[in-house]
Amino acid sequence: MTAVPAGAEYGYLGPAGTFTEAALLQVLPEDAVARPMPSVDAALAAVRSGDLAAAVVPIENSVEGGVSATLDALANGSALRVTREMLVPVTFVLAARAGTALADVRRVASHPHGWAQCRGWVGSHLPEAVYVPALSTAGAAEGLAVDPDAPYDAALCAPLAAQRFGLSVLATDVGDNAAAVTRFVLVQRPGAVAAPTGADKTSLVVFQRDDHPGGLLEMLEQFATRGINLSRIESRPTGESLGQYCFSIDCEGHIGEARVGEALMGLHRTCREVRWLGSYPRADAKAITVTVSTTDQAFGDAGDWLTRLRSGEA
Ligand SMILES: O=C(O)C(=O)C[C@]1(C(=O)O)C=C[C@@H](O)C=C1
Repeated sequence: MTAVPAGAEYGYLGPAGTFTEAALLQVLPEDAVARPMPSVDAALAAVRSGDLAAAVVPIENSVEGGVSATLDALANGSALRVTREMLVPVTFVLAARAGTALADVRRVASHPHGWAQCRGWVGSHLPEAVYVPALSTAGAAEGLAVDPDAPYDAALCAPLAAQRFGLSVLATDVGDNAAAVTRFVLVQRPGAVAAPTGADKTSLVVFQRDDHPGGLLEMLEQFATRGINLSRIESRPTGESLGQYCFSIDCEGHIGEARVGEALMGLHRTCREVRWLGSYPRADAKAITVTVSTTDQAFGDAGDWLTRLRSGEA
């Protein structure tokens, strides 16, 4: 594990028992301390201010898609860098205080992404139940344990959270998709850039100059002509006015590789703003296939050829 100053604090979307804590435990350096944070915004603000050395936040779920709070916090404010990604399979239980029966459950709390992944099960087993939003799945479980006036009777959370808060499990595997996975990122302040591993991902946010026909296609061409595969692209409102969007993108490759560097330069030339969020090893460590014409060697050779022509060589 990475060496960090003893006691360095790594924040995560808390409380203890969230899926985010499970993601953090995959990368927490030996000497570091985990600190639960009340929200994604609070965790990233504390990294920006220097109060935390790093934070782990959810970014994407295989069923519900992007986590808007994370995408927006990374796209705005002072620069942050994603330095790792982690995948966590998500399985949910319906947990309640001891003595509560399934038939007693009228209101169910969870994180919006948790609710979205269990909506089908709740619809068929508790058709009358009303959803109560919580800041995290474990936060919903904790509420039942510590607050006698919690405005709900049951929580959709990880089995570990139910155990940690002494709740009884009314039903297991209540997620609608048994293969659901959430992707998390480790976020730090900008610093030294780790070298490419051959199995990397790059994240960025692109703000286009203006709205015109083919604008999105022009942006995508910067990747396509350099043989770069995108693994996620979504538009997010910039908040400036209705219809103003930026694009949150993950692509294969590392900023230290020629084809990715060239694509970033192309975007920089043609777009209003390009925010590079980082290049980091893929969680699945799957090596990237690069076409012969877009290897570093191919870009290097082409550059040498141009230099020879410019120098007047025959
Ligand atoms: O509430 C949690 O336990 C979290 O870690 C957050 C979160 C998310 O934001 O997607 C993480 C994984 C699950 O998909 C549901 C909720």
